[in-house]
Amino acid sequence: MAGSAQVLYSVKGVKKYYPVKGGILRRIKNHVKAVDGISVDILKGETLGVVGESGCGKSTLGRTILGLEQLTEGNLVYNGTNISGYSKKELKPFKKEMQMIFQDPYASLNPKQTVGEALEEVFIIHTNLSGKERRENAIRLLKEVGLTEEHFDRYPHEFSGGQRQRIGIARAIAINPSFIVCDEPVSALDVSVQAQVIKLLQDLQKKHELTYLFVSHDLGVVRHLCNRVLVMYLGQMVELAPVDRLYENPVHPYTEALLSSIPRPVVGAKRDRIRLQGDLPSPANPPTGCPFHTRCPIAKDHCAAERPEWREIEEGHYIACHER
Ligand SMILES: Nc1ncnc2c1ncn2[C@@H]1O[C@H](COP(=O)(O)OP(=O)(O)OP(=O)(O)O)[C@@H](O)[C@H]1O
Repeated sequence: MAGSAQVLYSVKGVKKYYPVKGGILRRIKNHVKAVDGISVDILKGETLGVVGESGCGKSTLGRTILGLEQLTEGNLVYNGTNISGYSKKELKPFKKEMQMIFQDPYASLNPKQTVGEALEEVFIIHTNLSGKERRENAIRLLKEVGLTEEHFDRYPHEFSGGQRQRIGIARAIAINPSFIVCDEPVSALDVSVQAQVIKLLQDLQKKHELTYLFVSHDLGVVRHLCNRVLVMYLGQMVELAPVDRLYENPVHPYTEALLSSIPRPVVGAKRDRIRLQGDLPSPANPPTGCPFHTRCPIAKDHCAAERPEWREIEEGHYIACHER
């Protein structure tokens, strides 16, 4: 991570609720609280991991802070500018700064467009480059992500999964962004290919001083790649800490359970697997108080009544838990 801990993107009390409609009149009956009050400062040059069970709101958080979803509540302050409530036009220069790498690059590539055309399209939208310059830049990008000029005229179906993800990465870095949300970028790839793509992401981060928000359910990859990790449960933050500290000393009972599922071949570091009781509650009807209390092995009566405050227990290590 780049030396000083300057804040690039400040996410303040962000909520994203989706309406649930029902009845003959399709009236709004309820809301899915996909993201329910997230506040975190994303530091320049870091990789901030976001982990949690499926459906806890990781992807929605990523999309919301990229401005791809409208905020329900909260503020987004990018490099000192509060961009929440900005119009599409006002957001344009900021959108250039922020890009996304998807789990399935195939879904975001047009099957009828050659890879060269797909890359040139980004320059057409965001720059005034001439056709020749666009082609040159597209070829430079292909090389930068480990492909070659010969790939320029090929179609997405002619590539392997790993190569397609390289194309997705080339598109994401084309116009020199500062901040990239990587949404499960290697989950669909074979393990050997995963390692290559992760190495590419790391090299590009160094070269271009990129800041990543890395959404993943793969706790091994997160440990390897991230500087800090945010643990989410039902749209809320339960723990945030530097990566080694979180993995070696998880404090929130949910983080403990989540991390206990990783095989630990480390001598003397035995940690029994903690099996959570009960199902994950619906984000449309989250429990009162602490969202985790219905499955928490150490919950007390007050955990059902009051939402625990977010507090720092050691420098840079935060939790929301009444009992720890
Ligand atoms: N467009 C939408 N409309 C309604 N509900 C949505 C929408 N997008 C997401 N949700 C709901 O919001 C919640 C959070 O979803 P999200 O995809 O952000 O979770 P996630 O942690 O990224 O899950 P996964 O790991 O499975 O991708 C889920 O209950 C999901 O069904």
